[in-house]
Amino acid sequence: MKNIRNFCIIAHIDHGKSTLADRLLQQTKTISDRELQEQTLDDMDLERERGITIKSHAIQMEHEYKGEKYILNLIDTPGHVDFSYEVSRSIAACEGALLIVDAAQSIQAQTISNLYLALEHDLEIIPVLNKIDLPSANPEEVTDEIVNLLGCKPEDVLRVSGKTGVGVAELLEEIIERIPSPTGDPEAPLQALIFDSVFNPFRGIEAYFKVVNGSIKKGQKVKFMATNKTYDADEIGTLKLKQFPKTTIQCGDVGYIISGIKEAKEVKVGDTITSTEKPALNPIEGFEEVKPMVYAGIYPVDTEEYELLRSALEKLQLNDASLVFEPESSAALGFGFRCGFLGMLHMEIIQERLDREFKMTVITTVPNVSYNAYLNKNPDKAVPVHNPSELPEPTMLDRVEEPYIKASIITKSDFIGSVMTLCIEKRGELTNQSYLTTDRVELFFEMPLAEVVFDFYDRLKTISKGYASFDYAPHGMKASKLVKVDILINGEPVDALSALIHQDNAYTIGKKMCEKLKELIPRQQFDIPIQAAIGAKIIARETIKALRKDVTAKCYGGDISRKRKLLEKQKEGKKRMRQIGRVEVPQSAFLAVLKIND
Ligand SMILES: Nc1nc2c(ncn2[C@@H]2O[C@H](COP(=O)(O)OP(=O)(O)OP(=O)(O)O)[C@@H](O)[C@H]2O)c(=O)[nH]1
Repeated sequence: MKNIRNFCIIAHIDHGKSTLADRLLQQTKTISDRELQEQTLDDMDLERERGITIKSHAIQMEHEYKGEKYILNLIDTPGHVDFSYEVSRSIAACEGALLIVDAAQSIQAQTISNLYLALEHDLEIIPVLNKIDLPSANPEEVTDEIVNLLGCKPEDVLRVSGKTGVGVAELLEEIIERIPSPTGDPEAPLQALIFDSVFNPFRGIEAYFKVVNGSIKKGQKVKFMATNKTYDADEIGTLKLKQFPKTTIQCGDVGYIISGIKEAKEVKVGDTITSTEKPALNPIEGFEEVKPMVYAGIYPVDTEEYELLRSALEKLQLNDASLVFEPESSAALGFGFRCGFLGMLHMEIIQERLDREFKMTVITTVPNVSYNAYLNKNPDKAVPVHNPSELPEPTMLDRVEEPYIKASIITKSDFIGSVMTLCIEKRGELTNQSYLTTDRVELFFEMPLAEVVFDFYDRLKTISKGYASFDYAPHGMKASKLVKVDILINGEPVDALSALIHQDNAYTIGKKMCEKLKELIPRQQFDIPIQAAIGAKIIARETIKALRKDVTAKCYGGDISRKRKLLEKQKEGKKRMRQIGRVEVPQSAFLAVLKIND
């Protein structure tokens, strides 16, 4: 056990975690140069295409140092704020963390928040200055900033380049020198913490764990403590680029288990595996339950695929413990699920993964945050509202509370003015500001979450020319003057388009919604009125003019197979369309509210 090191790599997005991980794999000869590609560990196509890490990835390396062999378990983590839950789980399996800072960009918002996550778990932090090969790198100044943040010595900050490989060999030595080996009692009853899992269509569920106490052996009977179910450990092993089956995984090490579990529900990330023969008395303290920040409905395009969608979501949940969902039904869309996400990028990724990994085409409805409604008859009891259409009638309402966040924005002092203007427009209040250096400042705001989830981040990047980073944490609920704006298409209210909007903005947003929908809904054979309403009062209206086009008209008197082909083609084109009354509404229209400022 004394020769095991478990560590993760944490950083702000794009500071070079995955690239540095590649270099470590190469240096330790865990993978051959032939196997190496950019972002080797990011094995999802989606990750490679977007160049971002979505999932944490665990991999085992071996390294010889001063004549001894060491096992290094590395976990690469995502940098985007929407996936910080992945980071917090990975941290629980580690004793140390490499805190990567881009030498040109310096400390950014998620550098700080991920550092705090690591410190909360008492991890040994190794600060690493990356990208020192860049001409724009500013190693001296950034080292000073790191020293200020961590209270370490300047010589503790390592300098590397994930691109050229400079400093990587020294980094490996420092990992062994500075990160403590895992603690735990090899003789105690088995306790292994599950920190991730994945569904494999051929082999069932694979769970990834860290052995905290005792050891696990192939073939042994094990119990998952949360569900109290027992299984045979059919296969256990360690994770290299592929899985390496083993007969024992010792205390402190990280590995996987395959035990023929088919039901996604039976494995919970954060659960403890123990042995049935000599069971542990208590599970290891798991992870905090995630609290979704944004909710949206997900509906199958084809109503008959409801059950398939459920099973796809269950399998995704295995691999993404931050996804939550429950069944809901909508008058407009039929049966589907109300899903909770950590942010808009997370929502987008889930929709893409459903499409790619499960071939499910789905309609996503307007995202919203979760509100607390208080009724007149019982003004002390909060009724959670995850869906605007569930908001009780205004006459029955005492008040509505919405979630607030504490936001931290790091930017150059030149942009303070425009950042402030944006935040105030978004109903934010400046609570504090502090200078990191003479021209970099950290601003703290309290803001309604609802204002942040939509286009805030994009606008922040635009106004600061990319020189602003943003991080947030929940900050309780506050009463707000919110009204429900409904949308009627062709006279029919479409519940999936309702939104809760601050009273002062309701008219403008209602109007913009109608205009945007007019743009997004294709013209059809008849006039379609689009209206926005608060209660019974119509506040805006647009009309989509009729179009007289019959796709089969061209083959008048023509051959039937051609006509069929055209109709087939038209059907294809209907993907991600939903029939609302007589009107066909495309997916983009359900997200119109997000685009009203485009
Ligand atoms: N010049 C230079 N570029 C680098 C270096 N390390 C990484 N990069 C580049 O920086 C970009 C981001 O690198 P990634 O490794 O994908 O960053 P990441 O931190 O893993 O990103 P997320 O996982 O999405 O947070 C890529 O374009 C890399 O090629 C380096 O040492 N020098």
